[in-house]
Amino acid sequence: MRPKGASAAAWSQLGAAVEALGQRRTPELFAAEPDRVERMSLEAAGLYLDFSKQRVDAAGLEALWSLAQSAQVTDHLRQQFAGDAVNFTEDRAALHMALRAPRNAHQPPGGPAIAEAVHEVLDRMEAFVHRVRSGAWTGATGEPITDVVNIGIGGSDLGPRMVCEALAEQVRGPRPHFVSNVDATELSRVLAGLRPASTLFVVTSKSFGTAETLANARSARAWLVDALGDAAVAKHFVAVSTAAERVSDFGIDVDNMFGFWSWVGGRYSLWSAVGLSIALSLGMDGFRALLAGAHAMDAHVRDAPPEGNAAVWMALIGIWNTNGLQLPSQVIVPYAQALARVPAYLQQLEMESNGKTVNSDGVAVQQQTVPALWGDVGTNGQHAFFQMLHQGPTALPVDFILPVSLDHGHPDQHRMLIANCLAQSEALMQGKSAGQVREELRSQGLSGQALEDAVPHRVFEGGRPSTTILMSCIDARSLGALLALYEHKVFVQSVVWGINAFDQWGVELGKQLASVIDDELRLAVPGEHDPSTAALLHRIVDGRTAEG
Ligand SMILES: O=P(O)(O)OC[C@H]1O[C@](O)(CO)[C@@H](O)[C@@H]1O
Repeated sequence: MRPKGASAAAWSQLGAAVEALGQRRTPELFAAEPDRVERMSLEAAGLYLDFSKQRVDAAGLEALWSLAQSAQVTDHLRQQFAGDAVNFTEDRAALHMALRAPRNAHQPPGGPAIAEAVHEVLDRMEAFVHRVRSGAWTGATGEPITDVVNIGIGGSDLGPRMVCEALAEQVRGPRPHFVSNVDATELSRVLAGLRPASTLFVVTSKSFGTAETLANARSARAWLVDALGDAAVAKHFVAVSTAAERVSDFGIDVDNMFGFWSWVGGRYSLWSAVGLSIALSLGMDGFRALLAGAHAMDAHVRDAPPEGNAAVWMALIGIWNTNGLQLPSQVIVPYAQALARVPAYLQQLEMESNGKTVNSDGVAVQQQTVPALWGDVGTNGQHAFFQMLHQGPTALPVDFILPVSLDHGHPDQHRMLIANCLAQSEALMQGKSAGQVREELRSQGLSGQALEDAVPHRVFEGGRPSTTILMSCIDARSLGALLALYEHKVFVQSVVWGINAFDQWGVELGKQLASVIDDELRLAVPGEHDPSTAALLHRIVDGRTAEG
């Protein structure tokens, strides 16, 4: 069953609810609804989610539940867990949940054969991880491996990179490094700190055909071969891929390849062998804890009714903001330095998944789909873009992600971090009226025209929406639950919009054109292009960046 999206009637109900809400701000909603926090917050897989600061009232929530019901969200979730081809343009299942289901799961997503294949690879990973971490696997000269370099891009990079950074304090094994950009500056910087004899490269690519990854892998191999000779490749290169033949063509023995499957989307793949660099650095127990956290969220999303389902809430609140209030972007602010890469990770997850305008019938969707998603850590963001969040022309919804305890030995600083996070969401919601500003200025001794001139600049409109997600701490389990929550949110939204969250045709055209231009640059012969591109190309080929 392809998602048909929510019905026209349900969208109209949403529109009517927005109209009825009018200019009412969230503080007024709190005043009218004494049980708002209880009704608009929930716990799931060790996380606490508070949606009560969103600018939506009871009628709005009713409209959202109708939207979910008319889009048959529950049925689509069931189908996804069953392994139906929810990726309908590529006729594939999207079964990342199978990657984190325990060995003897009662209802393994996609069925028992998939569960068996998944655990076979996990067992192979475990054996390899143990050999590397124990020193039984050595480099070509007999040295143990001290550094692991994951070479991959997009989903073959962002997830493992983000998790390794988030859990850096727990790394007890080889140090993890990541190279993704075709700009070789990144590779050069990483290699500058490493010794070939103790470095293991993990070339991670679902297709093993991604130009950037192959270019970096070739350069890394040249660096290694230069120091240790051709024969060393076998001990210093392993692959993670679904494309055994290409791996072998590259010169990596398929015995040193860890496989996964077409039903694992790139941006949903960190739970597969794509997480090998995580497992090597944290140990297999750490990796399995990540899987367990994600599985706990899967179980919640699978079993909870829509009104108590964290992913359905996240998805519908996002739809309220995007389609109801028509807010153009979604801001992600983790109050945790360790989670600095979460916004970038979610950019791929949300925007590559739902950045679509064509529905399952191949017809343009009537609604806006995914909003632009961006963000940075608190408190840094407060000194950069929060001015706009508080007083800019458009309210932008924020997801605040806050670990309640952090183990860095500076409790006072962590208390300040928490205080800032709560203060920001409170300030965005409450705002500050002209009357309050006047009173404040008067108490500071200002009066007359000077006071009146100052007032408008200091007013905060308020009513600006946010969700707060509390994690008890940053450990593998909580992180797994958090990431799985966003994955399910994305799927539920795609069902309501009636689009496919699991293909990414939009990345292809640029890849094709880059390959043509790359050939022209190599031959220094610009071809036919639009006037702008042609002029740029000629300047570059002629070495004329700017004259004078
Ligand atoms: O793992 P691969 O096949 O190298 O692909 C890397 C990335 O490229 C994309 O196909 C497009 O950006 C992503 O979906 C994917 O995560």
